[in-house]
Amino acid sequence: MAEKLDPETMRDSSEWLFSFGVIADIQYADLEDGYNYQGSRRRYYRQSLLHLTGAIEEWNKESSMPCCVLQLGDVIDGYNAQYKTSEKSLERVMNTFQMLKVPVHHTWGNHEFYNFSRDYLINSKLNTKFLEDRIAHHPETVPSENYYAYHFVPFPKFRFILLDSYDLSILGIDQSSPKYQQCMKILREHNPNKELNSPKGHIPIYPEASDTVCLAWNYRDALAVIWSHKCVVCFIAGHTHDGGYSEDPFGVHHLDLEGVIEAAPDSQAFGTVHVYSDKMMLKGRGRVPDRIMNYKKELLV
Ligand SMILES: Nc1ccn([C@@H]2O[C@H](COP(=O)(O)O)[C@@H](O)[C@H]2O)c(=O)n1
Ligand SMILES: O=P(O)(O)OC[C@H](O)CO
Repeated sequence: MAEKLDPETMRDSSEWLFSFGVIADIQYADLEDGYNYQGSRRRYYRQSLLHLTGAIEEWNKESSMPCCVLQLGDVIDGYNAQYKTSEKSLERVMNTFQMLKVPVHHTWGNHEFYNFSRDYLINSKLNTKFLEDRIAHHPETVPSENYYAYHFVPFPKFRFILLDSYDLSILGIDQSSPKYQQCMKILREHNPNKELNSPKGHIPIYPEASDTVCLAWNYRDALAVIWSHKCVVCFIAGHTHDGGYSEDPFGVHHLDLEGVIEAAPDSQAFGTVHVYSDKMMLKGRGRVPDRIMNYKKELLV
């Protein structure tokens, strides 16, 4: 969106309710800058922690403090596993998040699984399930033991659902399990490469908003569930680094946030989503553009 949006003026025309922060693909490592596999995109491994610090400082001083921040996955880079610095790097990032004055909800991306086992993650500070709603659960909606997901209500009538993008994947799954075999079968059937060493595709689920290589394997199932519930207004993801956006035919907004790891030192990559009675407005910083995401008509009362 070319025009810069001002949350203060937006408040005059519709009722402002609350806001929340979003940030994706920090991919911190104590390393010199590098590139993606194609050599086409620069990655700022050390700078990413400074970008996170900058984002936190801005959220902390916003006139209306965000109710929480959503960290959309890939908090440290896979290179840490190679250099045996996974725990140290995670600690640095978590110490930085300590400066944030509001709760942060962590999702898990592919780089979490390059660095840690699922068991490790469950027992780490990246497990923020303790922030879930303390409401009585319907037995049929309680996730299975190995599924990291929960939901919470930061403001009346707005429920956020944090999903486990690696439910269907060979990442983070015990190689002796039937599920691993099932996922290997899917890979063999759909991946033309002989070597199955670079599994891709996690959080985004809508093809128009993302490079197809970045989509969750079960994106069709996810869309079917979302489309069968009229109340879903927005699906927020990371992973693509380049960002993406599309409104699907059911009026659901698919927002893939630009990654911190590819934000140059003189830029930034985070945002604050201002939630109104009739829309959500993303106020982006640096690489993240502003966006207005209107609710579908049937949700307006
Ligand atoms: N030029 C590169 C880029 C990455 N790697 C390693 O692969 C991991 C995953 O790469 P993504 O592009 O999917 O982020 C990355 O963390 C590095 O370990 C590499 O060797 N050379
Ligand atoms: O999350 P990464 O670093 O594995 O990369 C995802 C996409 O390939 C970036 O374009």
